[in-house]
Amino acid sequence: REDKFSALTSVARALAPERRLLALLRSYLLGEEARLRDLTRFYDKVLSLHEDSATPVANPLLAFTLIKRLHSDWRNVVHSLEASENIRALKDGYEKLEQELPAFEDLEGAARALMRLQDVYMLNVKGLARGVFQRVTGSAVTDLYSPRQLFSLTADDCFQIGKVAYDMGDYYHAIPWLEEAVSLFRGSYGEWKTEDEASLEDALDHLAFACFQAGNVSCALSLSREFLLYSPENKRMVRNVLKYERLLAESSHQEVAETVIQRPNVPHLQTRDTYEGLCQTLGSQPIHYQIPSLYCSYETNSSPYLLLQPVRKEVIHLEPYVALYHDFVSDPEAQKIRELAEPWLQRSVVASGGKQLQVEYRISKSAWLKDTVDPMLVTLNHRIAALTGLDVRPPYAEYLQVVNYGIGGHYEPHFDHATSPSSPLFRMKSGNRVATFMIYLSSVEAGGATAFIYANFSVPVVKNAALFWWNLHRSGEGDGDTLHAGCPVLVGDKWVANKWIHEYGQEFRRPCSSSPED
Ligand SMILES: O=C(O)CCC(=O)C(=O)O
Ligand SMILES: [Fe+2]
Repeated sequence: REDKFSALTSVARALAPERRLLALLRSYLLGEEARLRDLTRFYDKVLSLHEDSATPVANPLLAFTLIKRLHSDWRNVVHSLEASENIRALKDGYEKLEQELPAFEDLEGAARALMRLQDVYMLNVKGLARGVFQRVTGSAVTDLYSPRQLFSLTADDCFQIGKVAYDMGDYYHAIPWLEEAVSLFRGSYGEWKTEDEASLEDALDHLAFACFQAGNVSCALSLSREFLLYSPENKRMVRNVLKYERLLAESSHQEVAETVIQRPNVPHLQTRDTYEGLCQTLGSQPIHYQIPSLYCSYETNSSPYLLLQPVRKEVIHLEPYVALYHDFVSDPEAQKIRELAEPWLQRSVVASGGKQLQVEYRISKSAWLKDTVDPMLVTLNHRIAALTGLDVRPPYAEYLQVVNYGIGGHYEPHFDHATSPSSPLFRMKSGNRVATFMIYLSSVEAGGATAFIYANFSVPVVKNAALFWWNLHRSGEGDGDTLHAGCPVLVGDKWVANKWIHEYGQEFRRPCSSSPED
């Protein structure tokens, strides 16, 4: 079973089963409306007979129909199978669709994505629940994205997000979402909705325990007491209240240290703060006129191919060398590449100790496109070769890797080159990945920049542009300054294509050097 949250195309495909469910519910509603109309007609008819004449049984016709109604009409009405036939059709239709529907991992993945966005972009949970994407720092409020239409979350939506965190023991994220759930459930108390899984009691129960886990006993106590207002006979909660009261009484003599719950640290992400800062500022490139060596030019690279159609090159950084080629592909080309890849997309993996693993720090789906798939890919290779001066024929470069990011999809700081000799990258027997040529095949509404952590700059997604950088020094040594990341996509459908160029084949194109700095 393939997951749904790790690529936006997969999310979009989930619209189809929902449309079928809508059609099913529509015909169920029509059936039930007709059934209720018919029942109402019968009710009204019998009622009028009772209200009409003084002695309704004097007329033999009326007498007969009374007997008949009580003998069989009522039985037919009461034992009608129509309601169960209607619901059966709805349930059968649902069951046929069931294996296409998202699984719990999808819900979990989508909820984790929201928490990731909340963290990286410092989004305010209250705001998110109301449908706005605001960063709140102190008293400053910045809109990171303004949706054309506000879409807000329900109490149950917030509860489910909080519960995903809660079940993982992540109270840092659980608390604000459960608080939002409690506050929304309080506001609509008594209005039960069929689709909801949780109630105010559930939210209070979870939030109380999360508060207790976070060291806030008085908060846990007041929420538990509120819970008991609704379910006074819940023994577990009665015991909890006693426990919390005792704990508070014991600690009231001593200084109660207010514990501030820390955001769970992702162990592999030591550079987290720099990374997130770069994602938020969407690029902090040095201003060009201050550094004259950063320039824009029309690149022809003395290639006859490019003389006819030069590409606008923007040198973004020198060490490591990073350049952006604007309009490297056209809109139809970008679309074509996305379409070619779409049917082959699979959850992206990373190399780890000689193995390929699916990890939380790379959320996307990707596909490898062989050059034989479409002649356009060969044209693209020629263009890459002309611009970079490198040999991109197999085995000197890998096939094109097309990537589609998912909900809050990202690729946390990493190197493109292998840092261990056991890396699967060396199976091609053409050395390490000397350079990366990455094409942005889409734009995004917000987020999704490419951040270079140590070099301290980030490049926003520029549709149709291509980003080029060297991963290795001329000595063949990996350039530690190329550590980079794909920031979480806040809003939008981000696609990129990677062409990884290897060391071998480039000996005369990029001469080596013994100086480790080159
Ligand atoms: O999506 C991005 O901006 C970066 C992607 C990347 O670094 C990769 O695919 O290796
Ligand atoms: Fe990369």
